[in-house]
Amino acid sequence: MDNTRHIPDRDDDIDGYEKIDRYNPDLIDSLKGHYHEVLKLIGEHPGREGLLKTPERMAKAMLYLTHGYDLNAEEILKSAMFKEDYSQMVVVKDIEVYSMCEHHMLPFLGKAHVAYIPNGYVVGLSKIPRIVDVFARRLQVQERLTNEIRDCIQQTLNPIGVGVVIECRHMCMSMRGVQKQNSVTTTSAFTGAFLQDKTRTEFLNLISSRLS
Ligand SMILES: Nc1nc2c(ncn2[C@@H]2O[C@H](COP(=O)(O)OP(=O)(O)OP(=O)(O)O)[C@@H](O)[C@H]2O)c(=O)[nH]1
Ligand SMILES: [Zn+2]
Repeated sequence: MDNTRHIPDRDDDIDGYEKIDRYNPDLIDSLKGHYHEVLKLIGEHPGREGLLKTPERMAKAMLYLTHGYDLNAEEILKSAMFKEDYSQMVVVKDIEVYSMCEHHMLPFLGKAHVAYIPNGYVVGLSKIPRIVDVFARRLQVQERLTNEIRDCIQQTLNPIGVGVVIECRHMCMSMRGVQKQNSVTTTSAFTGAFLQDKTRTEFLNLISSRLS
């Protein structure tokens, strides 16, 4: 079976990704074979007891960690859009992010804060963290992750504006490489009303405040 996955240019939408059957046993077997070789190549003994199931575990873990390729964020948002006469900012903050950098395939993790101002429709609140996961559970860079969340909400919900702030620690900067343990990367992306200082400041104040 052909397990190659076409990764499209960054501005292609999800339909540009070649669909794979993530739960196909042949795919897991094929990945298992590759991870078995990887274990040998890094100087391990894949035959020792503790590693016997490791190639299979790695295969399943990697397929899970990239399952965002299977999901369509637009469909998720559209499945729970409700007509509502509410025109103030809606903020969902402190959404856990678990992603993997596309350069080293090491995790980056932290929090996303997402806001929008409705324009006749609100979206089911749980759908916001769900679309964060759709884009995070792929190979990413933090900047693109931020923009993809913003663009999806803007294009699907057509709100007055969208704001996205993401704060993450990158394991490729702490476990290896430059080895800085405490650096946090912040990215942001805005549309519409959030391009104005007043709205953006309100959003930034709301995400920095804590519930007592
Ligand atoms: N802009 C951006 N860079 C990232 C992200 N995740 C990892 N990187 C960076 O990608 C870069 C890849 O740089 P290279 O010089 O090709 O790779 P490298 O030799 O492994 O670099 P070092 O990490 O500096 O050792 C590094 O600077 C990483 O810190 C991300 O989400 N956004
Ligand atoms: Zn990296």
